Amino acid sequence: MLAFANAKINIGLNVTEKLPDGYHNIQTVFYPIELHDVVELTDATTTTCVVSGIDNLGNPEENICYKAFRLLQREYNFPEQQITLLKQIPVGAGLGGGSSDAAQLIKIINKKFNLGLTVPEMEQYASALGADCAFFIENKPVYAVGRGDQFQPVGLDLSAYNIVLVKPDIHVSTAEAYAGMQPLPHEEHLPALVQQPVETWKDQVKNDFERMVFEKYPAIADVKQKLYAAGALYAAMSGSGSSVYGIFNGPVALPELEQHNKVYYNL
Ligand SMILES: C[C@@](CO)(OP(=O)(O)O)[C@H](O)COP(=O)(O)OP(=O)(O)OC[C@H]1O[C@@H](n2ccc(N)nc2=O)[C@H](O)[C@@H]1O
Ligand SMILES: Nc1ncnc2c1ncn2[C@@H]1O[C@H](COP(=O)(O)OP(=O)(O)O)[C@@H](O)[C@H]1O
Repeated sequence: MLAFANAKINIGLNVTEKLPDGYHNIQTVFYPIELHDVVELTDATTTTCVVSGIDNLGNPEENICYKAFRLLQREYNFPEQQITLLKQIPVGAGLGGGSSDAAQLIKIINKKFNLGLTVPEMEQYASALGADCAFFIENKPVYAVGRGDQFQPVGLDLSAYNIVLVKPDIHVSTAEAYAGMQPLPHEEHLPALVQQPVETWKDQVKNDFERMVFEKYPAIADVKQKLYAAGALYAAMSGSGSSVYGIFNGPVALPELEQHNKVYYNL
């Protein structure tokens, strides 16, 4: 059984509070984009996680898919399987690729072994694996609060636009990014702001990680500035970085950015 696991971008991201366990409350809009990994589950005598594509993911048993498999197997006792993962979503990029893989795997396991899990039940298992993993179970644009695992639907459709994603050759660790943040309370403005036309977002819809990450990696700030120079209606870093997206009204070519970064068009 096989599934496509898509990436997400964050539209606005406020880090509002540090919690006693070290996690943070946030406010963000998660928006799915058309950049995919492929996750497959096949019958096997021992459970392994075979990764191709981006192949420096380290120990297969540390893969979030392997962890998702064991988490559910402990509860539902289904047979061993091979997990095959074609990795195309950049890692350490703020695109939630690992979380998306794990969410798809939970959904495949639910189907293949007829576990009858409901969406909230699958979201609960997903949350145990990663804060933004639960979003990928339903995978619809949402306003997320709490640790990024409590959702309200948000009517946002960017399909008429050209979303361009730029991934610099820089890996930003999510844990390190949060560790360097100074949380600040914010009003709950984001759901209303994203209902306004995209061209009004520029000075309103902000990612709190940008200041710190841009200071450490000026090359990432430079990508954002170049996206605006190329005519983006809105540009921002996704999550804790390092990728930056631009929302354009029509076709665009970015040969200069392609020299030092991976650039994905029409997502
Ligand atoms: C920043 C965001 C924004 O969408 O995305 P990415 O940039 O990773 O894609 C998310 O909050 C990332 O969520 P996720 O990547 O699932 O985080 P986890 O694996 O659960 O946690 C990694 C580490 O980040 C920190 N963390 C994560 C989420 C959160 N709300 N508060 C935190 O402080 C914790 O230190 C944790 O040890
Ligand atoms: N299936 C997977 N896909 C991507 N990364 C994974 C996966 N499983 C485990 N990881 C680990 O998760 C880390 C990426 O997490 P993170 O920095 O949160 O990424 P992102 O910011 O892109 O969401 C990497 O260090 C990687 O080794």
